[in-house]
Amino acid sequence: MAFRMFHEQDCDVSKLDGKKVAIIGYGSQGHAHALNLKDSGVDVKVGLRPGSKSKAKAEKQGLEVVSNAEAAKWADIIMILINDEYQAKMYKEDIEPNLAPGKTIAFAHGFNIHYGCITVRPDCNVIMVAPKAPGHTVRSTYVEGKGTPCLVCAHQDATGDAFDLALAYGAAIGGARAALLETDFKTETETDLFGEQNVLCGGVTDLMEAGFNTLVEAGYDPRNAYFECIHEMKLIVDLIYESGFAGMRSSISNTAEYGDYTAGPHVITEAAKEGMRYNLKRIQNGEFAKEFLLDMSEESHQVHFKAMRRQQAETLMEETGKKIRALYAWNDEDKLLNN
Ligand SMILES: NC(=O)C1=CN([C@@H]2O[C@H](COP(=O)(O)OP(=O)(O)OC[C@H]3O[C@@H](n4cnc5c(N)ncnc54)[C@H](OP(=O)(O)O)[C@@H]3O)[C@@H](O)[C@H]2O)C=CC1
Ligand SMILES: CC(=O)[C@](C)(O)C(=O)O
Ligand SMILES: [Mg+2]
Ligand SMILES: [Mg+2]
Repeated sequence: MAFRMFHEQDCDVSKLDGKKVAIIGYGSQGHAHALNLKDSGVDVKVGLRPGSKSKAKAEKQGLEVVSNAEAAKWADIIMILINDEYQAKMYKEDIEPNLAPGKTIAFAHGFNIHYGCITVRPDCNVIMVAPKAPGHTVRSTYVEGKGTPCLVCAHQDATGDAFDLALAYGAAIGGARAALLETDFKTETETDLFGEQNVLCGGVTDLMEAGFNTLVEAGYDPRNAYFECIHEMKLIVDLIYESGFAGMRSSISNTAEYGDYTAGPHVITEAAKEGMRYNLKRIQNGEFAKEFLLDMSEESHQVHFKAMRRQQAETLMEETGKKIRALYAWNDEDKLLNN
């Protein structure tokens, strides 16, 4: 299937006129969607669970917070932006009993629909508007008058205009200022899980940490290793973001560019590529999803996840990084950690 690409001129945001939009969850994506939609003139309410630590923040930012059930009853479009591992239970308990024909259920990631954890009644729409960006950047770029690309699709079209609603929603959160690329739930789920595991989060952090540890184990100062392998990464990736690999390579030295070509393949070897193919297979056959949901279940107390998080936080690299970042008055370490 040849997926189409859309921009602002292709989207009719007036499709949301008179539509009531509930954002369930107020975390990384939730706060961005709610605030961007509100700033785009959309009628928004936030659904949160009793005792939610996000409630005060949402209300402080001028949003009305109601229960999930009230939100689902009130809204025409219900965007589910809570943790993937919690969505199926919350949907069954709070959303499903409050649906009516013609409502729209929306997602920013296809996990729960693709793996069959959630099934939506056929007389309701199911759409996706999945930013290809962290939620905080979805918000910050919108405020700057820019936007982040989103993948969009209509999985169920009960009203005949589900895809138009997805385009309108994508435009209202700023995505059409960048691009809205058509997708389907299988494609978005598998490519997003692959990208976050093998490149954006899993891959690049392991690469950076391996570089840091190699230098430290060889006796170099951890601060030097941190500047070289962690801190400068943003500066290099910023150049790639703006001008691609060739643009970045036009800015670095010939020495670095030569080493890039000759040494890089000794790091990302055939074994690394085989690892990527192994990880993709586990995503496609559901093994990753099964392992994730089991490990993240309430019964498991998330002991494995919490142990991995703790182990990753208690490293010389993280300790070195905290000291380095504290050097910069302009760096607000707590901005994300306490947001
Ligand atoms: N993080 C990202 O940048 C991206 C995320 N996505 C997708 O967006 C979705 C949301 O992820 P993300 O924004 O990272 O989530 P976060 O973990 O950042 O936030 C989760 C939010 O959900 C709330 N929440 C948790 N359980 C419930 C519940 N039962 N009822 C109501 N609210 C609840 C939490 O509130 P509290 O704990 O205070 O109650 C919190 O506000 C996921 O599908 C994810 O895959 C897609 C693209 C990028
Ligand atoms: C930020 C993003 O796109 C991710 C990595 O897919 C996610 O947070 O799930
Ligand atoms: Mg992603
Ligand atoms: Mg993701």
